[in-house]
This record gives sequence, structure tokens and C-alpha cells, in this order.
Amino acid sequence: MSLLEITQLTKSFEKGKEELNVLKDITLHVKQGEFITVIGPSGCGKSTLLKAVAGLDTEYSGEIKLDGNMVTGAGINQGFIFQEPRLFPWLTVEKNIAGNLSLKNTEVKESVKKLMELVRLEGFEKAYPKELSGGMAQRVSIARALLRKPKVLLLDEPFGALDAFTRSHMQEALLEIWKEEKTSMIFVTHDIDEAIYLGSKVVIMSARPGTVQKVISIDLPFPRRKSSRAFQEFRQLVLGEFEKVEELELVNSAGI
Ligand SMILES: Nc1ncnc2c1ncn2[C@@H]1O[C@H](COP(=O)(O)OP(=O)(O)OP(=O)(O)O)[C@@H](O)[C@H]1O
Repeated sequence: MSLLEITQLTKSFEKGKEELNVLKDITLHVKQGEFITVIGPSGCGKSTLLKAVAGLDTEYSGEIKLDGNMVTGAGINQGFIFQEPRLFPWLTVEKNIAGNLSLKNTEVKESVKKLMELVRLEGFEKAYPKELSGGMAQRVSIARALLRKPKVLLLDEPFGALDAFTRSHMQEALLEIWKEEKTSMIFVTHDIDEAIYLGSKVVIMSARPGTVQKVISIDLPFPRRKSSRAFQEFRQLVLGEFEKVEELELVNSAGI
């Protein structure tokens, strides 16, 4: 049995009198410990898909099961990381991570300490968000999500706002966290290289209404090198699929 089973997920929004079909018949199974990356044209429903898995949106047809249970709302089993870190500016780093859990509880205090080490933020316990760089702030939000020991971590373009150097640093940090915690990941990105670099599988979605166009397993050992020939071959493969999606989109929008 897969950890996460998304079956025939179909979703539309009301847009005035019209209906906007956003996701169509998405079926996707994610195994425990898998790192799934999702790419697709802008507006194809990637965020909508993540929100449904997170239980932040339950208005859809089809079903989503996490660890055998139907997802009926948000909960501690699903961690969510947004593009911007969304920290509380008036709370210190450790309090942001602890959230509604008390740091007076030694177990919580110990877990926060371990996570701060994992995301390489030792020494910043008492710092405030305004004292952190974008990458550091995003690491705080990842630590906050991990404290709840989610079964799946959902990341919606988490490094999209970061510069190339910090982004590459954050990719390494996330891979380390993944190896250490073995959390299953679903990671949405616009960046094909990032998708291949991180993913055990890359899911390519079609233009709206988003469907699963293709799932490509990335059978490359870690550490991966973006300049290696094997990596470039996967790049060609993914790009080829992406071009098919774009051609289809052009044909559809021209009404051919
Ligand atoms: N709450 C909402 N109400 C109405 N329409 C919405 C809502 N949320 C999203 N949409 C529409 O659904 C479509 C898919 O949006 P979504 O944000 O999931 O796409 P995306 O693939 O994540 O896009 P991007 O890559 O640009 O971030 C878009 O056309 C968007 O305008």
C-alpha cells in the first residue's frame, strides 16, 4: 500500500457563471519516503493539488487517502511549506518553530534543538525573523513543519524567491533533511533542473485542466551532479515531455 493515494482527483472553481476546470482525473500514488517533484505550465493546478492533499481544500471529487485514512481536513500529518516563510515577526526563531507547543516541555525543547541543528541554525534560537536571510527564514519554516512529524511534507515552490546560490544551498539542506528524517515529500517547482536534482520521481502535469502527463523515475544516485551526462539525459527527457505539453496547450488554445 502506498502512503498517499490520490485517486481521480477532479476540481473546478466557480468563476462567475462559468466553471473553471483546474484538475482532471489526477491519480498518483506516493510511497513512504519518496521524493516527488511536480512541474507543469503556470496555472495548471499544482498549488491546488497540494492544497487538496494538505486538506486545506476539500471541495473536489475523487479521493485522497493518507496512510489508509481519507483526508478530510488539515492536520499534523501534512506539513506545508509556502514560497514565503510566513513566520511570526514578533516571535523568536525557537518560538516560531515550537508554535503552540510550549518550550517549557523538555521533550519539545529537545526536539526544537535537534531540528535547529538539522537545518543548521544553531545559535539563532533567540533571533527574530527580521535578523534572518531568506534562506534561513525558509529553514525555520521547514523545521516548524518537521516538529509535527508530518507523514508528508508539501512544498509549494519553497525556493522560488531565493537567489541561485541560496537556492542551491537549500536544495542540499533539504536532501540532507530528507535522508535524515525519511519524510515523504511533494515538491512543486518551475525549475526543471531542481525537479530532477531532488526528485525520486518527476511528475509532469499538462496545462489546465491539469492532468498527470507523465511520471519519470530519476534513477540517479546521490549526490547528483547537474553537469553529469546522466543528468543531462534526464533533462532532455523531461524537456521533451514538457514540449509535448506546451504543443498541446497551443493546439487547445487555438481551438484546433
Ligand atoms: N480560490 C480560487 N478561486 C478561483 N480560482 C482559483 C482559485 N485558486 C486557484 N484558482 C485558479 O485555478 C488555476 C490553477 O491555480 P494554481 O495556483 O493551482 O496553479 P499553479 O499551477 O500552481 O500556478 P503557478 O505555476 O502559476 O503557481 C488558476 O487558473 C487560478 O487562477
